[in-house]
Amino acid sequence: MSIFVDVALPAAVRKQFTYHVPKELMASVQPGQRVWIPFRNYYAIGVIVGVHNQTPSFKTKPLRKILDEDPLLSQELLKLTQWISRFYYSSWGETIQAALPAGLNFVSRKYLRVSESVDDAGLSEDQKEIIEDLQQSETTLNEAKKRYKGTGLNKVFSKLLKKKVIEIWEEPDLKVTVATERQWIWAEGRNEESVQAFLESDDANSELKWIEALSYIAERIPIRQSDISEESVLTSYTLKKLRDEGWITYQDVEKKTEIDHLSHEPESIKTLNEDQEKAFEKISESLTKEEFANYLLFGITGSGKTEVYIHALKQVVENGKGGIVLVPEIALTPQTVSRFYRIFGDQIAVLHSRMTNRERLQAWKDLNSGKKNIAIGPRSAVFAPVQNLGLIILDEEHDSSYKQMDPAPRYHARETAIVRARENDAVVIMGSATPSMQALNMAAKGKCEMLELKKRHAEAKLPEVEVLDLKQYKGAMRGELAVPLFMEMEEALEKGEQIILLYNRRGYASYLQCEDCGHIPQSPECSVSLTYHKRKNLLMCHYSGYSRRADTNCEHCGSPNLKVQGSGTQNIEEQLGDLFPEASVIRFDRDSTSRKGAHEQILNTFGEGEADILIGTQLVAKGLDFPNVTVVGVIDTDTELAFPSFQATERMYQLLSQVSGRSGRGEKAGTVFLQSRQPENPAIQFAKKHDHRGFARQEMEFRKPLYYPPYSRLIQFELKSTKEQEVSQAAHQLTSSIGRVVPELAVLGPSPGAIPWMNKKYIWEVTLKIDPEKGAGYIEAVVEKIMGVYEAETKGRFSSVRVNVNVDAIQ
Ligand SMILES: Nc1ncnc2c1ncn2[C@@H]1O[C@H](COP(=O)(O)OP(=O)(O)OP(=O)(O)O)[C@@H](O)[C@H]1O
Ligand SMILES: [Zn+2]
Repeated sequence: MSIFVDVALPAAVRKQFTYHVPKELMASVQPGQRVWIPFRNYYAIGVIVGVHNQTPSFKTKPLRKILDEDPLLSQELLKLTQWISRFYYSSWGETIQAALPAGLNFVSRKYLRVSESVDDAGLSEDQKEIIEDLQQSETTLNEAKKRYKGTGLNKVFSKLLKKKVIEIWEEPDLKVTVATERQWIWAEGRNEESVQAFLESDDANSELKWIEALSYIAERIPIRQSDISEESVLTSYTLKKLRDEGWITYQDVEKKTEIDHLSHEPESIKTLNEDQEKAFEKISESLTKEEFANYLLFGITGSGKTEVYIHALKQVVENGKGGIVLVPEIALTPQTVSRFYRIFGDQIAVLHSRMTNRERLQAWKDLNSGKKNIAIGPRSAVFAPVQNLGLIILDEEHDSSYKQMDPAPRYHARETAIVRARENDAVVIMGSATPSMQALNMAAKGKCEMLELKKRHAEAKLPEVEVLDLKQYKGAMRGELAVPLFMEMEEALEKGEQIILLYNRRGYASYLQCEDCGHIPQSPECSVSLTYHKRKNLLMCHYSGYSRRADTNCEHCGSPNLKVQGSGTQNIEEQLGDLFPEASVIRFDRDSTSRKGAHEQILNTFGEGEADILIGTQLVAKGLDFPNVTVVGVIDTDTELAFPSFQATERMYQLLSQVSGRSGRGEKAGTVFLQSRQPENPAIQFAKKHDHRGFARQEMEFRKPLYYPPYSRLIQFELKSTKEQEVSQAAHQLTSSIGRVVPELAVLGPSPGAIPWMNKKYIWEVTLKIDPEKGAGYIEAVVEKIMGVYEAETKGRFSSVRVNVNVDAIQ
């Protein structure tokens, strides 16, 4: 009997390829293993997604090699990635690729080997040297190129390649190494006493740097390279000298991870207060039953949701199971991690984008092997290979970073978490102070159970929120700060309290606003504001495709004072320096945190009270817990409103609630100032009253008649091309294809993208509204049919146009 395997490749093709298994490999094939297969004229790496004995109708090739002894992907994760590939209309292979850490991905390397038929006799000395080099150790093409570059051997090397004396051989890259660093230790026969004796002898000239270094290192040895501070006498020069003099040497040791220096005090777990206990008991019941359950933990900012998560996780690990904690990427600060680390210590593996591939791979392996059983990370941690999964927590469930936009798979971590939990009889906790419309809708329909925390812990109260109408303070500004905010800041600084300022500038959402009445031009066809395009001086709506020349006068009050909004946090930081010369200000945004460890440093500085004012983009809004912060100011509330989507108000409302929530978390009462030119805006008014329910009610009433999510699900087709004409024609064609396949469904567009020209490509969009109750099978079938009809009708006419499908592009 023959055995066949279906293999998924990390490419955009939504199809698997079948190979037969040679006899000698039959006993070892398993789904989830990576394999090396002949593909087109070459070889490729893929993952086995199925093993069977149904002979296909075509002639199969044999698979060449199995790359993993044990499957990399469990059945459970294979199934999950398959579901994603159907629901989000991606290829299974690219979904698997997204689920694996980069180090275990589909990478191959080009190695060199010397041809077997090489004849020593005809070779020059140089040629022989290179060949000996290559025979001695395994060398990749890149390594060799680097080695010979700029040397006399470079030409010789190229010639050998050309003559095929040296052959290039591609192999899958399976090298998996742990990150190491140097640890300095005594050289053979040396120790502290011998150093003492030497230092006291006449040979030791204490003026010399390296002698000073010797006495310094003697007290610290063994010492890791990463523990040597930059100011110390241990420089690369002195270390080398000490080595040359035979005092010290080094060994390679496994690098410490970022979290190794956090403190671990499991007994410091907090006793839950009454409300928390109530919520926890519910969750605990489901955990005990080991049945799927989905909870929406709706708790105001500072109510202690994190404590509830910790207790739930504790129960899970005590029962020998594992858990995943998902947090928005920007909330994955050392502060968040350390709260979990304190209780769970080494059981935790952290996964985040600032890690190197190696670090991520290490974390992945620790989870896969069961050495660690809790994963904390952003969106992609939903794929963490946690063994025996019992709980998935989604903190800040409403956060938009849970949706992957580009590239495929364009999955949403919330939906994925729910599917994964269901498969594992695990529990989901979605936590938020400002639950999404999706989550509230789930609760309304009984698809999840809502648990509420309505009070802050102990005596802490929600802060007073004051809305400052910038139109009224025109003559009473200190820089960008209206006088009341400025005065409150002065007072707080005097009392030694701290301040957080938010200035959220979204790069591309530039917009026009009237300085006199606050009006922002709106699209006449959709309920979104118009984006200002500077290059063409146009106002555009990316939903309907509507556009017009930018106004010169306010269409509302006629004022000529229209301002293009958008300046940066850096300007404001400088301004603050002038306004509060005594205060120390630090900036927290993507620029200031790009360096590794910068995140941690900034927050530590602020947490330890070494800075008084923290100014930043939305990075400052999420998850930070500093009890000494009593003033929070939002410098320009209106930036969010201009975001070109019906979700703009929701986003703004969430951001305002989140950032307001940073104030008054400790014993001292807090205040919040929202500066706006539209103080009457309902989102601002609801935020002022901390009234999420009121806000949600209004938002739902607005969405329902328009058949927007959660009353529908939006499938967005994004068309891209370098050719402007083609892409717009293709978009119209696709719209009519959709009309033919599902004439009963509503379609938005076609229209140019929110950013109509990006990376030198023109973008158009067509959006389909489907019934939100429909599942993966329906979505896959409908989209497949639409794409089929589109392709048949266009017959390759728009070959430059690429169509991306984005399910749940907007929620
Ligand atoms: N039961 C408790 N005992 C002692 N302290 C608590 C308790 N619950 C919460 N706290 C403290 O109250 C503060 C706020 O709690 P936490 O950060 O968990 O709230 P949260 O709901 O996650 O907040 P946010 O949504 O605003 O980020 C923290 O400093 C926390 O340590
Ligand atoms: Zn106006």
